[in-house]
Amino acid sequence: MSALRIGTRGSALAVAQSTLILDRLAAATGRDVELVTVTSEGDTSKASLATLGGTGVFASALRAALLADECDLLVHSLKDLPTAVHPGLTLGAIPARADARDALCARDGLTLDQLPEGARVGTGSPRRVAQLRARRQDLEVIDIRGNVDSRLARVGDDLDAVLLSAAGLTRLGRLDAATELLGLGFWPSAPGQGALAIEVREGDQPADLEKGLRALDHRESRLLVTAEREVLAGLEAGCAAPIGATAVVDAGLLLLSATVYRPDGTERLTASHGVTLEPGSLQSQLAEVDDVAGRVVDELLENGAAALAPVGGGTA
Ligand SMILES: NCc1[nH]cc(CCC(=O)O)c1CC(=O)O
Repeated sequence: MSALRIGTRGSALAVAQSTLILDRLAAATGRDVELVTVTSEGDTSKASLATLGGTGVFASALRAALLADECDLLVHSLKDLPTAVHPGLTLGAIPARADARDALCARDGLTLDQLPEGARVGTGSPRRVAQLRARRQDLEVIDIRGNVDSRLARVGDDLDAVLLSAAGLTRLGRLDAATELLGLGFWPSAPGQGALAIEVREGDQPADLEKGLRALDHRESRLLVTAEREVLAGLEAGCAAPIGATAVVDAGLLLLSATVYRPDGTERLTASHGVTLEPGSLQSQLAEVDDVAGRVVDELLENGAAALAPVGGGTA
């Protein structure tokens, strides 16, 4: 039988994430699984991501390959995936989420509070920029791009620190570079951060793939990341908006908290709501999640979120 084909970007992080799923899918199905590398303009162009139309540029090329039957599934970083569903495609599985926190990777083991005045901290994320400014107005925030290894290589060189996701560092075997894991209570991370999403064609799927997807899917993770991403969707904001969101489940209670930052960090708004998850079908629990996310979004908008940050259709 032919192999199941995973379409992936060629970056080290994408290959690490796809290989993780490859191993688990092979174990669950007994089938051969292979990687198919898909190159997009986002990988080859030196232009800023904003110029190319945001991180969605990566997803578009991968989705075209999936729809053209050049591969059978895609492994995305959920936080980079636009919230709009793509016609003909569906998220077939959301595996158990990894650490959702941001990690500070600083020279000499320094924490955020220990960085000297005026220290140079690199990040390309508007959320992280706003959070840094909110906490330490003295820092010099440097806009950087590029893969995780090239970012880490600049620490102790032209930068004092960079901010990266703990999950990404872990998957690349580089969590040792982290000098502080930033708690989600004071430093909420991006909606869906730390989670992978497996996208497949609707209907038309190779034998055994469905069984593999069922083995990989993790319902609690799906509920949490859906709650967080519904905040983005409800605010009509993209993955580059200065918004942090954190959902947790504890003893059957799902708590969703979201924070919208003014890009310069001088102001922020937070709203939190909870819902007791009733045992039942995924559909009924997703309806509960939808309801709690709606309450968070309504409160943020009532309190002026649209005036604070580029939400409501704008991109940052
Ligand atoms: N913004 C790029 C990106 N997209 C997904 C990850 C890592 C995986 C994840 O956080 O889920 C990263 C790197 C980072 O933010 O440090």
